[in-house]
Formats: sequence, structure tokens, C-alpha cells
Amino acid sequence: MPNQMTAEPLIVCENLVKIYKIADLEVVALQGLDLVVPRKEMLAIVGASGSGKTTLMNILGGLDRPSAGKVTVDEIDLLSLSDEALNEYQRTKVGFVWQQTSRNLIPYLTAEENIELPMIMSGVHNKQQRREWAHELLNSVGLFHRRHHQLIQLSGGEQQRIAIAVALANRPVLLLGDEPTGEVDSATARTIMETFSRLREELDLTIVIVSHDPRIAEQVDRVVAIRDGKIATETVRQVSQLEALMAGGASGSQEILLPSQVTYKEFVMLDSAGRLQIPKEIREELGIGKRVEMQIEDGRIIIKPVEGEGGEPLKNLTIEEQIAILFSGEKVPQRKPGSVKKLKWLRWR
Ligand SMILES: Nc1ncnc2c1ncn2[C@@H]1O[C@H](COP(=O)(O)OP(=O)(O)OP(=O)(O)O)[C@@H](O)[C@H]1O
Repeated sequence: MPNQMTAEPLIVCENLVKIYKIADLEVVALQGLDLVVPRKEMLAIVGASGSGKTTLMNILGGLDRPSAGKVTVDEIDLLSLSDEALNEYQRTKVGFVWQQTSRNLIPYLTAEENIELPMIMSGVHNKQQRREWAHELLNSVGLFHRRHHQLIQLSGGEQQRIAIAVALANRPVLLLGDEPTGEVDSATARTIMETFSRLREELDLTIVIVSHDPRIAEQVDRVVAIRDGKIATETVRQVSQLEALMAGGASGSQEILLPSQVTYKEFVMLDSAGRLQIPKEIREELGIGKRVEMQIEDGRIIIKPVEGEGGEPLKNLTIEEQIAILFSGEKVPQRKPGSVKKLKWLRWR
């Protein structure tokens, strides 16, 4: 698991803005998004419908261009690329796995032919070279024995594993998955995520996955939640180094970790200007309007509603319960049952 603060970044987004214009209407899909993804990280992006996840993925994949800001992938500045160079970037640097298998695979070709197709389109003319790499990828996704099968002869999970191999045909550095486990059951979803994880190690890949599935946090290094076109919170998976080494030998293999060796830490994100988003449900619960009072007390930042400015806070909360401690390294004070849950990223929907 790469260290987010010190590892070399593959993706850097700074103050990324995307505005869609339809006639006189403007939709701001990304509103100054900041994100750094270290090489070899497996990252999940979550967020409510319309929060900007697909927009971000399309920009990272070179399928769309931002309106403003900065985005570099593998030190390539995507904003400065010509259309032709952006096409080349799409073909060689990025692999996509979509939720609908029909978007990933051509039904009348075999698994092996599907994997060879992107290589043909990228000008790999040597058939033996293509076939060898296709077979290597089929082995990596555990489906070599299915190489002569067509789409309809494969299960949904198998189709997605072939789709992963197709996405890797041109040896990209970045693999993007838009709900790749969205149409399969939870056991199959786990197999697909294990395939991603193994390939990340084998091929030094960086993997970014959009998901609606809360269980994904167990299988990635970090989950970032997008709210209104910005990163609002992130949850980092932390593995006890000592225990991991004891369990997994020198490699500290993640596959044999016990749940007690893994913890999750949630952070609220500040943007590059130091701005902090207070989620709508917390603003409503505490009766926060346009302004707040901010105090520093015992190493904590306390944010208080200004009386009379945000409407009535929810009834039956004591004054202590109306204080939201949003980042302090300290425990959130006792709240009424159900209220604490609202601070958790699991309520992103
Ligand atoms: N091509 C487009 N033209 C106009 N508006 C768009 C376009 N694509 C997205 N939007 C708008 O931009 C915002 C973000 O959309 P986006 O598809 O990125 O959200 P999302 O988080 O991926 O949602 P979902 O989970 O439903 O796929 C939404 O308000 C959406 O309506």
C-alpha cells in the first residue's frame, strides 16, 4: 500500500473545474477539485448521483477535457495535449472497465480475440507477440482455459475479468473502473476486486474505481467521497505493519490479513484555499446558516452555529450536541443514537 503523503504521484488534480453548457444553461460538475493519487494506489471514488464521479473519470481517461484547473497523469499535462495526442494518451496510458460488459467486449469475438483487438488498433502487427501477451493476461485473470469462449459462453464475473484483461492489452499505467462490480453478486464482486489487486502488484498499476458499494472500502487503500464536485472526505485503510509482517512474512501480503490488523481512518478534506465542506445534513441538524463561530480549544477546532441564522436546530439536542467537532484527532462527543452515524462517509448517498 503506497504512502499517500510521500509516494510519487501518478495523478495530480488541482482546482479542477468542469462546466457543461447546454444552450443557456450551465452545469458545474466539478468545482475546484483537488486530488493526488500515488503510483500503485488502489482508490475508490464514491458519491451521490450527480456529484461528479463520471466527469472526473472521463477527464482522467482523456475522454473529456476540464474547463479550468490542472490535471497531470504520469507527468503528462492533459490540458495541453492536442486532440491527436489525447487519443494516443487514451489508447496507451489508460485502460477502462465499464459496468456494462457490452461496452467492454465485442460479443462475436472470443476472449482471446477481444484482448488482441486493442493491440491491433495500436499497431502491434506481430500476431505471435499479441497472442503471447493475451495469454499472459488470460492467465493473470485466471481465465486461460476460457480463451476460445465468446461473451455469451461466459458468466458476468468472467466477462468482467476478460474486460480487465482487454483494458490492460496496451499496458496502461492507469486502470479506471466505472462501477465494474455494479452488475454482479457480492461473491463475484470480491473475485473481481481480488483480480484488480493482484494485477496492481504484477503490473505496477494505479487503479481508480467509481463505486456505489460501501463494502469496497475493505478492498482498496483509500476511499474518497465527492460532494458537489469536490472531494469532501477520505477514508484511509491502515494496516498494522508489525502484525502484517508477522502474518504475511516479508512481503506482508494483504490476502492473509485478519480483520483486526486493518483499521480505517476518516478525514475531512480541506481544499487548496483551506476551505472545508460541512455536509448538508450536519448543517441542517445543527441549524447552521451562512456563518459559523470558530474557536480553538484544547487543540480542537470548534465550529458553532450562529444563533438565529440557520433556522431551528433539530429538537431535543443539547447544546453540546449542537457542537460539531470536525477535525481534532479527538473523539466526537456523545450524541443521540443515530446522530453520530450522519458523520460517517458511509452516508454518502
Ligand atoms: N454531457 C453533459 N452535459 C450536461 N451536463 C452533464 C453532462 N454530463 C454530466 N452532466 C451533469 O454534471 C453533473 C455531474 O455528473 P456526473 O455524471 O459526473 O455525476 P456522477 O457522480 O457520475 O453521477 P452518477 O452516479 O449518477 O453516474 C450532473 O449534474 C450531471 O447532470
